Amino acid sequence: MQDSPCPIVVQDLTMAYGSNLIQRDLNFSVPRNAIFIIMGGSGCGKSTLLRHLTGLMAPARGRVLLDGTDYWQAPEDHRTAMRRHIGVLFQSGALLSSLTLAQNVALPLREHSDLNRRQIDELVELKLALVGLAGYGNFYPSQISGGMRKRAGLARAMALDPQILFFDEPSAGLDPLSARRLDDLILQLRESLGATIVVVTHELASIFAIGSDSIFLDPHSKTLIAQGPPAWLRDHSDQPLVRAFLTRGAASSPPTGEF
Ligand SMILES: Nc1ncnc2c1ncn2[C@@H]1O[C@H](COP(=O)(O)OP(=O)(O)OP(=O)(O)O)[C@@H](O)[C@H]1O
Repeated sequence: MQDSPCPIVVQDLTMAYGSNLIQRDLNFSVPRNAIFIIMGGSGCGKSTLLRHLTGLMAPARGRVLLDGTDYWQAPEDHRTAMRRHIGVLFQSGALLSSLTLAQNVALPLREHSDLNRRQIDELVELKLALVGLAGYGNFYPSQISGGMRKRAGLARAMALDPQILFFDEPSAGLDPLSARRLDDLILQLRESLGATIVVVTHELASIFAIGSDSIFLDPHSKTLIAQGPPAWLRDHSDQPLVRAFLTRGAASSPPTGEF
């Protein structure tokens, strides 16, 4: 799983819910160790794309290659193995409220590893420490702040040491300071784990703070209209909509309703 320079390659991907076309003909690669941002206005299909990249939804057309293997053409046992190399932090954080943080983080280890109880406990402690939650293992999700819940969700997403981490709107619902801390944590994890990270977000501060590469999905033409480092796109994209998005409308004003 460590060989290809781009752990995710998307080729001619068309996404649809039944006859409802969401995006078509997407082509892009996510370089190893990138923090890759998926951008675009509301409803353009960012979360839907994330579902395709994480094996939750099959393409209407085209391919998603994970470390060179066409995910949807692979046999089921191979797909299961591929999914173990992926960690996902959903928008809601998706912690189980009836379990403590430690039990939440232990879940994937119980389900997908042969580790014994003591080994799992040790790993859980390590993962919680990695996200700044050492000592909070016995707390329930309702007893901690929103930012801490996100970090606990992140510890769970990292439980199986994934090589690729996906985040859906990580800073949604966080105050600016907690959002900034989460950005710092994402940067730190990229360094310490050598992971490749894919983030759906429209928080401009986050996009510029952490994004090394990005794509922009257009809801009108229903395809990808820009790709590159976010700051470069802000300053050089030939797409007014992309420059406007990345400058909160200061660079040029797209027609009303574009977003
Ligand atoms: N399960 C589903 N069944 C049918 N249509 C869906 C489903 N999920 C999303 N859609 C539709 O697909 C389109 C894209 O949705 P998606 O959530 O991927 O967009 P998004 O860019 O992530 O939006 P936002 O920024 O508002 O979260 C929307 O029009 C949405 O209504």
